[in-house]
Amino acid sequence: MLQFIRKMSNKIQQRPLILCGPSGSGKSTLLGKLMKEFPNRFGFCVSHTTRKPRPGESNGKHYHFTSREEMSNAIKNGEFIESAEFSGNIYGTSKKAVDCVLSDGKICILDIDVQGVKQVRNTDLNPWYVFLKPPSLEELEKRLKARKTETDASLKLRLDVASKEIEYGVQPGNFDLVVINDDLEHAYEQLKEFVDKNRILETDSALQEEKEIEDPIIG
Ligand SMILES: Nc1ncnc2c1ncn2[C@@H]1O[C@H](COP(=O)(O)OP(=O)(O)OP(=O)(O)O)[C@@H](O)[C@H]1O
Repeated sequence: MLQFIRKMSNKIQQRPLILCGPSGSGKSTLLGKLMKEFPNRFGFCVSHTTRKPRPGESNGKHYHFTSREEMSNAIKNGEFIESAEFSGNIYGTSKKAVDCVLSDGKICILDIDVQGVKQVRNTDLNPWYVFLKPPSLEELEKRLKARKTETDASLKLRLDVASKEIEYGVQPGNFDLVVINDDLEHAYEQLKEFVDKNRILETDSALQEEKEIEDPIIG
């Protein structure tokens, strides 16, 4: 009976987690750490984009890389919960990508920008909203330059947009949590504490116990 209850409670869909923040604020870095530590609990919702892959990015893992025509048609068909144009490219989260994580029984993690957050608010996704704030615009610029992914023009655009996004991000009521990504480990601890406090990880230990019951260690 206990096992049955545990199984049922694990099937209850938990609220997705949105990590929002300016480009370069460290979203991918923090989500990567969370997914690495809890690979069975969280599933990354893979967005679509019309931008070209950066070195090291693979299709279906970091993004679904697609064409402008294909993506525009899919958006028109209502296949996306949010989409936005940034720096000449379209980015968006498809309903299918969210369902893919949910059907796996995992907590869906979304990495989206402020425009996307505003659109998600009009859906029934009901996620937790976390905003990641860089310690300063100067530090953000340094990190983006060090990442070596931007041209002068795309760097400038990212920094221009960042100040507006931060203004929205820190406004009371817009996010459930604001994390300042100064020291990476400290920022990660704050994110984990939030996730824990809201019991997003509640079933993690139950899952582990269940696994032990189902797969008894025979000594
Ligand atoms: N606390 C930190 N201290 C120093 N460097 C950091 C910190 N957090 C992230 N970085 C570095 O800053 C750069 C930007 O981080 P990351 O790529 O995770 O940002 P992002 O928000 O996912 O950006 P984008 O939206 O453009 O994909 C990376 O090179 C990362 O290694």
